[in-house]
Amino acid sequence: MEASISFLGSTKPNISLFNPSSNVLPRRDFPLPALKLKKVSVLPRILHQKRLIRAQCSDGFKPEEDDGFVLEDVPHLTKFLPDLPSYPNPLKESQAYAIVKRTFVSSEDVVAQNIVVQKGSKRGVHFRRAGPRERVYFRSDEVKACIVTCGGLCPGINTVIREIVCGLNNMYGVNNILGIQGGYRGFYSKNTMNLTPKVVNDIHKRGGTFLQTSRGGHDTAKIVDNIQDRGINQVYIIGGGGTQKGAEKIYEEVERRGLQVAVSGIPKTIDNDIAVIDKSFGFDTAVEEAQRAINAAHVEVESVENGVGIVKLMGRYSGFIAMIATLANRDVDCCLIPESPFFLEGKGGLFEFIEERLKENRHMVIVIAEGAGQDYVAQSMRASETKDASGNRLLLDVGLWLTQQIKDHFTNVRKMMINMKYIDPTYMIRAIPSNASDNVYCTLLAQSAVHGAMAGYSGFTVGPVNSRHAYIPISQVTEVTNTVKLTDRMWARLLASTNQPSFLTGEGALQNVIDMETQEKIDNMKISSI
Ligand SMILES: Nc1ncnc2c1ncn2[C@@H]1O[C@H](COP(=O)(O)OP(=O)(O)OP(=O)(O)O)[C@@H](O)[C@H]1O
Ligand SMILES: O=P(O)(O)OC[C@H]1O[C@](O)(CO)[C@@H](O)[C@@H]1O
Ligand SMILES: [Mg+2]
Repeated sequence: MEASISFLGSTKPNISLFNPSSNVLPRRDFPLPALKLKKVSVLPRILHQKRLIRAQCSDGFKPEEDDGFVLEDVPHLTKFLPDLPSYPNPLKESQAYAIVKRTFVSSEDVVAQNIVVQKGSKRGVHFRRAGPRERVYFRSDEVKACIVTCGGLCPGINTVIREIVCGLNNMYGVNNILGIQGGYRGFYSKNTMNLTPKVVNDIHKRGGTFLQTSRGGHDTAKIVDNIQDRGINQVYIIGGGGTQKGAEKIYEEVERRGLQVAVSGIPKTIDNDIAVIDKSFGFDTAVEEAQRAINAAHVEVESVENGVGIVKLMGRYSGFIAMIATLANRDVDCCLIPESPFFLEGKGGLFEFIEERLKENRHMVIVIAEGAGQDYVAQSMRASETKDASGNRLLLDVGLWLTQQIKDHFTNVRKMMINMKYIDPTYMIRAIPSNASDNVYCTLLAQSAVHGAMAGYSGFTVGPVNSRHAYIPISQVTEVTNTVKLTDRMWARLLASTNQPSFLTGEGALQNVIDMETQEKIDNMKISSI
């Protein structure tokens, strides 16, 4: 008997009927039942934006109680190529996997998005667990894979490239792997290179990307033409939020053309701004490297009278690096991030806090994420907004701006002598090779992506959800950006650790943040909202 599942969420849901009592999880299209929206009076916007689709088995079976289980499924090539042949997974013969008790991941293994639950709560959203499947949908000698890297740098990209190549070759005997050079535009305007385990053997010891990268230049039709012309049937796309949006479009076009091409996204971003996954690779390395800059700032300001150190770290819209680097360090007096607006003058402002700390300790360190205070900087510089080739807003240097503001205030207004030290290690932090734990993480991501593509999944992003690697529909990670939530405990931990002002003193400021984040949470939440 097939259980019913509720499906609430992404713009393009992939529905699977989940049969808990059989070994097979049928992948088949079925007519979608009329959209049924539950009335939730307190959440009118959800009703507007989200769709609840209830799939029920044809034999009329109704579970006694709807336990609210939702599978956010990823597409499978058989969705539009129903006659695609499958083969036994070559890992069956692999020496490496010979002693693994359960070599293959069952189609019933899923990973829960929410692991903190209350008694009686709905089971909520789940994703397919990543890993090798019993049957594959490509013969090893038929595979022609390609790898592309897009967007900004991040520690660990080379490790992911290396492990995709080695994973395909060592585990599945694939020999035909192309490196697309220079990001998306490389599909149609650059040369490719053949990637073998020998070619990529040492690249993980270097920062950057062996394949080079770029922003802009995503032309879906040209890219898919090129994929088709070259006979590529597995595409591994390493990149951030923008790149994943591009990957989603490539998958849609591949599906439209009915091509047997598995499209796999591997999330990469130094900003940790990709939704759903626990953390992006290279983030730990970046936080570790940031310590060197913060420590240097601390040494400098400790050694002079009234020293004020400013360290600028990356983080366009999400202040994770600044927040976690601050929490890790203890010498930081104040952390400023894009999510938490701050102000300089008056009661509860930054100038007042700096003066207090200087009286107390004779020095202080401020960590600022590059995306913080952008509106102030733009106002004072009368700068107009400019964008990069991908359409991302180009940031103004908030570190320089803040240094000048503090200097002016204390010298001219407070008539105090102060020693400003500004350190901008932004590119140094993301250009280094990944550390040991990120290398392991990159290896897992690469191997999971390879297993998923070989198993015939497509249009998926791979990543850890509550520490278990999962296949996530790309739309799930592109719909929202992961940002620091001021109403979550981590930000409170930071405030408790630095004792800095929260800058939420204005009338209704706290309530505004709570309202904004609650609404965002409501907009983003899936099954838990019904
Ligand atoms: N909405 C979109 N649709 C299709 N392609 C996109 C979209 N947004 C961005 N891209 C493409 O994805 C690539 C990378 O995008 P972007 O420069 O925004 O970096 P990113 O992937 O977000 O990485 P990072 O986090 O390092 O900035 C570019 O080639 C860009 O053209
Ligand atoms: O690599 P570019 O184009 O200088 O862009 C820098 C941006 O890229 C990121 O590293 C990732 O988006 C941001 O933190 C930063 O603002
Ligand atoms: Mg981005």
